[in-house]
Amino acid sequence: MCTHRFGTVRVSRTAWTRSNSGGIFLKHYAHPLHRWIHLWPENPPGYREKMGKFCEEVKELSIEIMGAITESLGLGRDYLSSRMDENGMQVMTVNCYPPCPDPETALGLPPHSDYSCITILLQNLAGLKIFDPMAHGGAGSWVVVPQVPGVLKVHIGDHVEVLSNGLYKSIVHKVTLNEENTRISLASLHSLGMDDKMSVPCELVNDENPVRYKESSFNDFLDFLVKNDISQGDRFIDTLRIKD
Ligand SMILES: O=C(O)CCC(=O)C(=O)O
Ligand SMILES: [Fe+2]
Repeated sequence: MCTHRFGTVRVSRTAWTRSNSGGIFLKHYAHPLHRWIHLWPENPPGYREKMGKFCEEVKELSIEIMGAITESLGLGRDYLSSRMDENGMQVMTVNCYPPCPDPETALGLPPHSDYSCITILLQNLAGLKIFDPMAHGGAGSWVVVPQVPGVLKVHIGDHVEVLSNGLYKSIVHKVTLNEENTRISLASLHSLGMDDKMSVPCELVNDENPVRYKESSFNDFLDFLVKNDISQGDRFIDTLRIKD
């Protein structure tokens, strides 16, 4: 399912696509806006203007959040700013999950983590669940992300796990379906440019902390998608870990 989802990204096409679970999604590049906006849907009227404004504001927020993350790692606020701001990628996904009469039997999206540095998400209904690996004495459990109107959620993606040499962990999440109502979410994925490699900064490496991840780019992730099935639990980050 998800290979198909990202297939639309690879060919830079903008189209509604149906996933195996019956959900539909629209995925389009969003940064720099002037380069992509003419490829977005013309309908409903106002989509380009409203979504364009949302994308630009969310992009600015992503730069702030990434600055705070790199600062927390002792790398300074501007460590990635030019690579994220001017040359970074933003992929906007509009997910639409119609009601499901028997929500226990299907998922809107299977468990996965995002390849991005961070993903900023807006949802109209609860349905997102994140996996807490520390719960139940390390056995882990799924936690519902509550719906709070107007609140944006931020996911740590695989490339911040790499950037932090494992100090931050990318979050595994999935989407459940609602019995009565259509759920809509906007997921804005922020990463380095298509061929720009994320690697562990030398500042975070010493005798006790060797490099724990191989470098990779968004393009490497797309190649991974062609060869793997993320709906079956294959994770990009697992291919990047350097074994002890
Ligand atoms: O619909 C959601 O809440 C999550 C969407 C998501 O995980 C994704 O698009 O990668
Ligand atoms: Fe996701």
